Amino acid sequence: MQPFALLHRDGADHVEVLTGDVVTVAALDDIPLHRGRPTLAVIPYRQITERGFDCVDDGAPLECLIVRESRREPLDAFPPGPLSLSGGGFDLSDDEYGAIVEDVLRDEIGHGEGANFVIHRVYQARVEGDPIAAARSAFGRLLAAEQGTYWTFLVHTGTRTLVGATPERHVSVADGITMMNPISGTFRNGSGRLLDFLRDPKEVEELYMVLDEELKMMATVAEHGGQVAGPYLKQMTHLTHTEYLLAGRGSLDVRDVLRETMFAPTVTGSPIENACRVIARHEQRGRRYYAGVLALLDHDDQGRQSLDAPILIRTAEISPDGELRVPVGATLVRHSTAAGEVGETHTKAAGILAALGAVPARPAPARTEAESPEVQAALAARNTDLARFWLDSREPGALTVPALAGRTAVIVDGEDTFTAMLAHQLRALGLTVTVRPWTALPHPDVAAADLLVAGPGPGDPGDTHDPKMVALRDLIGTRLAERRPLLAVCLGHQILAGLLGLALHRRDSPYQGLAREVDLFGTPRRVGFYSSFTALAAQDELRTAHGRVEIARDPVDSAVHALRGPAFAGLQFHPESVLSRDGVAVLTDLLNQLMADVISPATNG
Ligand SMILES: C=C(O[C@@H]1C=C(C(=O)O)C=C[C@H]1O)C(=O)O
Ligand SMILES: NC(=O)CC[C@H](N)C(=O)O
Repeated sequence: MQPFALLHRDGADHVEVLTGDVVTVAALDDIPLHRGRPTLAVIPYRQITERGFDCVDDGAPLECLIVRESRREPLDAFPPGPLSLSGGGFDLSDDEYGAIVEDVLRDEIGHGEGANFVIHRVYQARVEGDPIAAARSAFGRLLAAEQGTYWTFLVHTGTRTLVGATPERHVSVADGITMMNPISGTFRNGSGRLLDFLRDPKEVEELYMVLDEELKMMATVAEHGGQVAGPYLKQMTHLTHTEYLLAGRGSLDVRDVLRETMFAPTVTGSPIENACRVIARHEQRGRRYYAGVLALLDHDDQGRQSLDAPILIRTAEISPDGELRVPVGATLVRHSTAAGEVGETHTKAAGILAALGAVPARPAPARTEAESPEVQAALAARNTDLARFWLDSREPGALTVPALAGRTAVIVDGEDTFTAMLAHQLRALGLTVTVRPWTALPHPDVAAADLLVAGPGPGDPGDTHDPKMVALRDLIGTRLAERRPLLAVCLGHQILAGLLGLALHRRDSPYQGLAREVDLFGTPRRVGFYSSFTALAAQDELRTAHGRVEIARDPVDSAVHALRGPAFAGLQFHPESVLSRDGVAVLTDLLNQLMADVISPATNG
């Protein structure tokens, strides 16, 4: 069978039928992109190794359909067809999957390895008869039955066939605007009140966490980072999700946009690099196309590149000999339970499995509740305490702090691209900012910078064998000794606190993806935490070899939320997080104090 693709994109009244030639390439950079010939790339999860991230390599190829002909067909040209499956079941039983959930909660989230992780399992069955005919039948069924999809599609590359109905845009580029679409929170239609789901802290926090992680990606691919719109409901036939939309201006090659955003936190976790290790550690098998993307690369009328890339979830892969796989996962967060996440995988698989005839179909959702004023108010309330920095647009220079203008800052990345968001904030305050990975240490830029920022990152700050902790301790220790301006955030702050003689403690209940108001040296501030460890202090003040240190600590458990000394400050929370309503105010105050006496080598000649 010749390669072809059937695409029904969000809101269209037709199906695009693409035919052409398939080439297999090794890397995203090799994806062909000729004017007048769009390319549909089928990008497997293993491409994440292009970012240097871990994965269990299953060798799934990156195939590209170079489109020779494209035509439109009406929706009714694809009626639901007959389909027969046999021998269906999950590769991991509910108990096995539940055990992995518990391991990840205890050993990873509980130990500071990250905030959220997606673990998958695979529904496997056999299709009777011709696999492509079966895929066409499934496509027609999905087209008829599934609502709220971003793409409903069938791609046949000459060997493998993928058919699915995915709710989620990974990334798109059109008219110079890059967009991402974090979707998280899952409600099984008919399983209770939508309003209760919208107010459930686990579901609320889960969406914020993926919002933060996609803002990190937008901070890398868009000139001024991403601006947040939403939240909205994503109503599908069997379930309802919540989502945000992120948009920003960018001019990168679309293949670079794809590489920098591999892959969405909604299907991996955060921080992303460590999430890939956690996934490899606990899944112990490849993901093939699950969590990868389809990517339609093209040019617009003015010759600018365009990209439309949905995430490969809610998708069946059918092999030439009729083996069918439907991978599905759930986002594990600190409030997760094994039973809850097992249930969520069944709910998510239901749309595609019902279309395949493997589970009973459900009636469409009742729209009335979704449109009620209470539901709309519950959604709007989600933004009340978020950082306006990421929600509003503003004039250039609106936030500039005179004491910072023209000064330089180097942010050392401890393997969490929250640093890219921090860089945008510090630039907005007037600093000239460079970000360096911890692996580049020691680096001459660091010593020269007016301000050094030691960034966040996964791991145990007290680990004396971890090369990253050793390098960060050395970096921070040197800066302290030089008595030059230093801001330390989260992991950086923990290491700073350790060097100042404070004890480090692993929390019984992690503070991963948690927003709260804290007293910061006499001012109440609402800020977001992503930590499992914390420093502890018995007093509000400390005399150290590096001078007098003031401590903002919790009245209940003595956790150190922040500290400041003569030329340094440490923040346990993330001022750059969308959860930190007062993040920019905190940075403005602290940096004003820290930098007030600095004479910049740049301005001083
Ligand atoms: C991981 C999947 O879906 C993602 C995870 C969601 C969640 O955990 O709530 C919701 C939508 C998707 O972004 C999947 O379908 O396999
Ligand atoms: N975000 C961070 O820097 C986290 C620091 C540390 N890994 C913790 O979990 O406490």
